[in-house]
Amino acid sequence: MTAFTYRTGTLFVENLPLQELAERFGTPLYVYSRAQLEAHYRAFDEAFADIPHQVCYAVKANSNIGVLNVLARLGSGFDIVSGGELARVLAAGGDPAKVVFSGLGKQESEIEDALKAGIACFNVESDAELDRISAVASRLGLTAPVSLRVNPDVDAGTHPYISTGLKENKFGIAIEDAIRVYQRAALLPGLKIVGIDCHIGSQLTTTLPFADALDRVLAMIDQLAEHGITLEHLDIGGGLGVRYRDEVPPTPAEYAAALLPRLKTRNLKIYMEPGRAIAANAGVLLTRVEFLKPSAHKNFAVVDAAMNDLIRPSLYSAWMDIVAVTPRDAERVPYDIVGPVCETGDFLGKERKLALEPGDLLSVMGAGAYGFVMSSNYNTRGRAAEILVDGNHAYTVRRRETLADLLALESVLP
Ligand SMILES: Cc1ncc(COP(=O)(O)O)c(C=O)c1O
Ligand SMILES: N[C@@H](CCCC[NH3+])C(=O)O
Repeated sequence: MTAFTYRTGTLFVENLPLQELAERFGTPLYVYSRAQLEAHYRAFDEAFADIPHQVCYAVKANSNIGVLNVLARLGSGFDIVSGGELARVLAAGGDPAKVVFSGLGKQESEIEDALKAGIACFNVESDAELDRISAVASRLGLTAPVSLRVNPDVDAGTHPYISTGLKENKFGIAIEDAIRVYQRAALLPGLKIVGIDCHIGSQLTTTLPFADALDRVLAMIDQLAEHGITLEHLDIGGGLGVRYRDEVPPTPAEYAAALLPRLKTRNLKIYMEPGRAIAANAGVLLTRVEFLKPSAHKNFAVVDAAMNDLIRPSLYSAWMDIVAVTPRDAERVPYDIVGPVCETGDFLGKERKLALEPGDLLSVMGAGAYGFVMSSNYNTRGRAAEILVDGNHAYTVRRRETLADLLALESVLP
């Protein structure tokens, strides 16, 4: 199922033509589909239905409160990495008892807020963090539920910037140190060991690295049991990839099928932290062609979205599909689709065959994850608006930033 389909020669989201949404809300514009978000969430939830589990959507992928609220209503939990993300989850009506807190630099105030909110678990990444959580919990007279994030040293086979489960990556506790750190955790005040966690990278397109990592973590669980440490849950992280171009990533059902035989015999609740697989293909970025700039070497289409709106192509050389919302019946020629920002690296796509005229509307597909959340105000550009479509209706879930918004936080010397 996809909520983005061509009908009568123009691209729709659910029952609404994107052309009309661009006219109504302006561009650049992030457009999300409620139905698509829900379908992706349910695919994970149903795939693991045979065992006790909790899907904890990774908020970093798309933290819009409207998006979080759609997922919270379905019973989703949340994987957060900051106090800011916790505040968003709570504002969206998320259940703190279904929140896991990841990330390797948790601050004291963030730990305090999460403890007071009553989150399900802290995924701990170092000895020093364990000490900090223990100190904060003891000071507050509370008990912090903790898991250790172990680094299984598995190659996720993904882009080096988004691989996290190798020895040389900054994430997690080396698997050979894990027993020692668990033993320390068991002796520290204010902590309750509840689980184990691992996340090896993002945009994985095969199940093999997941299965490899899981085998290593399960072996670790057995060793821990021999040392008298028993766990209630296993957090398998996120990372399942999506199709941007021609990738054929496993579906949530195929992902579950690869892991379930290993998990069924275990008395463990399974947590998972998918982000991209839920949000990416539930959203697009709409942008309008400002100018066409032909030259002897290249054709440029200068559009009103830029690297500050969507940085994935510039940052990771990520290929994202760019389609005409209402394709013209004319010869297609290759264009570099570039933004107005003063950087050579400011492009959304290169050598895309399109038939374009100024004023045409383009849709960057798969932009629902790591899109708006990574946007910035570079070149003093206001951030785009975000809208959420629900059947026949579209709602602004974040208004466009105005010049007044951009200037409001700054001041001059007295
Ligand atoms: C700890 C953790 N959990 C979950 C995710 C979500 O990953 P993805 O969006 O690839 O599912 C990430 C990001 O890679 C992460 O670092
Ligand atoms: N931001 C990255 C993914 C990073 C995953 C976060 N741990 C992307 O756009 O692909």
